[in-house]
Amino acid sequence: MTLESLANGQFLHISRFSPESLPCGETYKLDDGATIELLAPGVVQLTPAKLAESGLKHIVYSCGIHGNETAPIEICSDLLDDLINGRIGLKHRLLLIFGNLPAMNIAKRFVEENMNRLFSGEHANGPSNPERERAAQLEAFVSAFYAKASDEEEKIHYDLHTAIRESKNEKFVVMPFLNDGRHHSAKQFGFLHACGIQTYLLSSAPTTTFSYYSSATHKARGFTVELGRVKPFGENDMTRFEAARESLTRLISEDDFAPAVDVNQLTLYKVNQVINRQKDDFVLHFDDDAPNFSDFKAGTLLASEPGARYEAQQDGEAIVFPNANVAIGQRALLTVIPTTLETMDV
Ligand SMILES: O=C(O)CCC(=O)N[C@@H](CCC(=O)O)C(=O)O
Ligand SMILES: [Zn+2]
Repeated sequence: MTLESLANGQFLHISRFSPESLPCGETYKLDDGATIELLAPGVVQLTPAKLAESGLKHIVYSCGIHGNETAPIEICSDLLDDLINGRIGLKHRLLLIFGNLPAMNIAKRFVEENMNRLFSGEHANGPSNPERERAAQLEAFVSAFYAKASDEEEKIHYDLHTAIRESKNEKFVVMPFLNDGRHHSAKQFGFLHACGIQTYLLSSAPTTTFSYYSSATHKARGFTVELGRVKPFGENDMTRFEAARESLTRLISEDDFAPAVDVNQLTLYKVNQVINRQKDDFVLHFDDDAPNFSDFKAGTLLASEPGARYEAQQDGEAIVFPNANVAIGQRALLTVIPTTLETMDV
């Protein structure tokens, strides 16, 4: 298989529809001398020929961890085309992941199980299925990728998603809980703001998401990046993703793309409640079409199930990712409240 035959969306197409025909393990050279290695269906690793003078970054872009979140998949596939066709050069190491290929093929969030609840080893805590196997495989690729970074070099992971429902803040970031002495990074706020993102949600506890895995296990700057709304392939208004596309491109192709932002100008929330569905009869008590970040008065009943009532605890407490149909034991709703940051790392 030639490099050209992987361009113009073909790497993703072959990965989705005839993964067995991919020459996994094969390495190709790009025009600027960079190499691209096919690690597995939907996973490529790119290594620059000439390393950035300001310091090599080790960057993971993942998309399609949920199969129906297509805009990030289209952005990443176009980015790969730009690299293969020589429209952009590469200055940093890049691991590019198209996550749940079978779920993309049925236009669903997942086939058997939500892959974004299976990281940090959670994939091993239950009977095997394709999503558990893929989560384990992706962890192994990320581990091997970051193993080549020295202590001073930046490790970054943007796990790109789109949200199921409308949102009062169209683009937002879930920032994993930091329990290792690190603070949130001013440089990362600058980059994410350049992606067009105004709203940031600071997690209050560990999770089993992909971005938390990279952050907690590898001390990467890892984030779940919500860029817009779920739509079928081909139906995204790509003009709404232009800032993200441009920033993701510049980060890998410039020596040190480091836009700044005044964090006081951003909208910051912290997670106040993580409400997990415990029973079959779990009910949300607001409109089905209430957008993310709709806020409520203290005492408002937000959700209930036999034996439990979940209320807003503060005026202005807002809902994010409500979904009554998640598997028992999984997160059905987050509530968030406004916050500020006292301390930041560079
Ligand atoms: O819109 C929704 O309900 C879900 C969108 C989505 O997939 N969000 C991620 C967030 C992960 C995190 O909390 O870091 C997810 O639920 O997996
Ligand atoms: Zn998602």
